[in-house]
Amino acid sequence: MRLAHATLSRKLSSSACINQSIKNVVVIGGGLMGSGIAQVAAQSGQNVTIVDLDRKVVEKAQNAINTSLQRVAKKLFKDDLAKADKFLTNSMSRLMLSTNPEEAVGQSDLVVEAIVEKLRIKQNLFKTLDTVAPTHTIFASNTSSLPIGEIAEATQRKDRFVGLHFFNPVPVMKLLEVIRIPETSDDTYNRVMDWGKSVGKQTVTCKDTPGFIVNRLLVPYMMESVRLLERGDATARDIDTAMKLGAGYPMGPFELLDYVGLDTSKFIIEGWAEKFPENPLFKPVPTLNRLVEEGKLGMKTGEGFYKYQKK
Ligand SMILES: C[C@H](O)CC(=O)SCCNC(=O)CCNC(=O)[C@H](O)C(C)(C)COP(=O)(O)OP(=O)(O)OC[C@H]1O[C@@H](n2cnc3c(N)ncnc32)[C@H](O)[C@@H]1OP(=O)(O)O
Ligand SMILES: NC(=O)c1ccc[n+]([C@@H]2O[C@H](COP(=O)([O-])OP(=O)(O)OC[C@H]3O[C@@H](n4cnc5c(N)ncnc54)[C@H](O)[C@@H]3O)[C@@H](O)[C@H]2O)c1
Repeated sequence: MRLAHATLSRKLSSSACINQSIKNVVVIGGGLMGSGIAQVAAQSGQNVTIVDLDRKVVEKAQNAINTSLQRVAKKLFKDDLAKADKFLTNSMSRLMLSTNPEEAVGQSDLVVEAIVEKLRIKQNLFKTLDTVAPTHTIFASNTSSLPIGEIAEATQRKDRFVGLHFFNPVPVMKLLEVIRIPETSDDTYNRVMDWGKSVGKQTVTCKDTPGFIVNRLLVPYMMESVRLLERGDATARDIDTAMKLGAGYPMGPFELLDYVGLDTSKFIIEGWAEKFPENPLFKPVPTLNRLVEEGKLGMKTGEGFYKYQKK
């Protein structure tokens, strides 16, 4: 029944929507990044479905989006409470929740994946979605570090595949890296560039190179900070203070690692260490591995390099 519906909508969509703008967005993964991406699309007037493995996670994402939208509304309409309320209600009304990715993508123009940073898991997801999503649907991964080309291998739509790399916190960070693989069509590229602007981001383009632009510079910097700590050269607190006051960064490297998530950071460096064992910048970092083993994943679990009050 579900597959029949998906096949019908695929046929209808492929004939009608080749050049239409992106109106229906599905975000897979309702964690830190997925909830932020869903939020900026919903507040920009698009219909958004947010998908995660269980109901509790998508409900948590919905609450996080509501809280964040209140901050945005307050800023946008500080002298007009009625307008702020309307912005919040309208944005939330465009947001749908799902635990069934195959069903959710049936009417999608764009699917943005923001699930765990593991190649096989991302490939399995896209392989399944490729068989049920409409032909015109563009697939995008928000991966921090994995090759977009290798994720796209799982599909028959490499011409409609891109990397869309957002930054945390998505509602605040203004950048969107758009990564095109050699097969990405001009039409797909132009549409996602327009879409990025429509959700309020400044876009930059990058080849499918490890870490794209920002993470190729930022991740080795964060890992080098942990190595500095491991050598006993300075405390985490002093390294953070030094980089904030001496280099003007809004957060120190340990605050940022906790903010990004130590699990995600570990997956990034582990993947690069395996792929590029000769590069000293990508060497595994024992302290990171130990904290992740202890379940200390940073702000999201209440402890990483620092302790946080649980929300
Ligand atoms: C690894 C990955 O692949 C790539 C990455 O994402 S790497 C990480 C990139 N991100 C960064 O480097 C973040 C660095 N940190 C920062 O820029 C800042 O510390 C921060 C924006 C997170 C918080 O800023 P800070 O001034 O300390 O806190 P705060 O006053 O609460 O927030 C600043 C503004 O952002 C808004 N804000 C913060 N978080 C928000 C959220 N989740 N939703 C909506 N608004 C938010 C606040 O309302 C506030 O707005 P105002 O200035 O108009 O009052
Ligand atoms: N944390 C960051 O600062 C940051 C920034 C940019 C990009 N990214 C990338 O975004 C992606 C997500 O990172 P995050 O920080 O939001 O992680 P997160 O752990 O906060 O959320 C990941 C979510 O994906 C869900 N999930 C896992 N497998 C799934 C599946 N098969 N189907 C549906 N949902 C599934 C999990 O339940 C979880 O809620 C990763 O690829 C990461 O590298 C992270």
